[in-house]
Amino acid sequence: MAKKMAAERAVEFVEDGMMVGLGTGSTAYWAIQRLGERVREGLKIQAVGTSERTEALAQAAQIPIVDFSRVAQLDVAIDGADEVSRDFALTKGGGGALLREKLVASAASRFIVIVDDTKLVRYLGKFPLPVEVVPFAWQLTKKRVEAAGCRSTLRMHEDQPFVTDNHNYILDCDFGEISDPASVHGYLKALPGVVETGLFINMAYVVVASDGQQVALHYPDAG
Ligand SMILES: O=C[C@H](O)[C@H](O)[C@H](O)COP(=O)(O)O
Repeated sequence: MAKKMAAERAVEFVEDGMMVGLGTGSTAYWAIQRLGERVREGLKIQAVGTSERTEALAQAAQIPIVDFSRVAQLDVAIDGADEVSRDFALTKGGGGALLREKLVASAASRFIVIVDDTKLVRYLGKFPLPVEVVPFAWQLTKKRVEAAGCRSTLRMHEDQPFVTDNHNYILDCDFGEISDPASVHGYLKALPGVVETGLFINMAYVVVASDGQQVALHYPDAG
């Protein structure tokens, strides 16, 4: 219920004529459902998805999907997160969609993050940080990632490595408390073989959080 409430509040930011980025996961699911209702009631929008799953859900909800390569700018993107720190850094990628999610969020004028309020934390790090890596020599990349100060696990799916929509692997990295997300991201991103990290820093326009009873809007700019 908390995820649904946050998602439905976020959909209120969407207006006629907008180009919308659609996130991935169990919270974004509710945003897609609500947006689909509004489209069926007459709202005119176009959307890009952050995963094949999301594109299929959007199409089922009758939301017009366009190819992201044909879109220069999005008005809003709405997506979940695995953790949100007090300084509005996010961990994302629990569902493996972090790369497309970051591309879509980075193209949006307003990136709206939707969470149940158990995901609001002081520091990131309880949730292992997903890092997308190319399959080639992933074992070497894993060693180099661990030199950043974490223990990492190759994400699996039914006895096989989990493969992202971009045909890459995911290392789930336990750093403990991440007090300086920017330097962790910078270090990892500079490694050959690392495609993207699940750290989203200075990207959120607003975090819409719910405890299942009420919805609160947290704006980074509010200080
Ligand atoms: O890759 C998945 C995404 O980053 C999700 O937005 C994130 O894992 C949150 O998912 P959920 O809303 O299912 O908790």
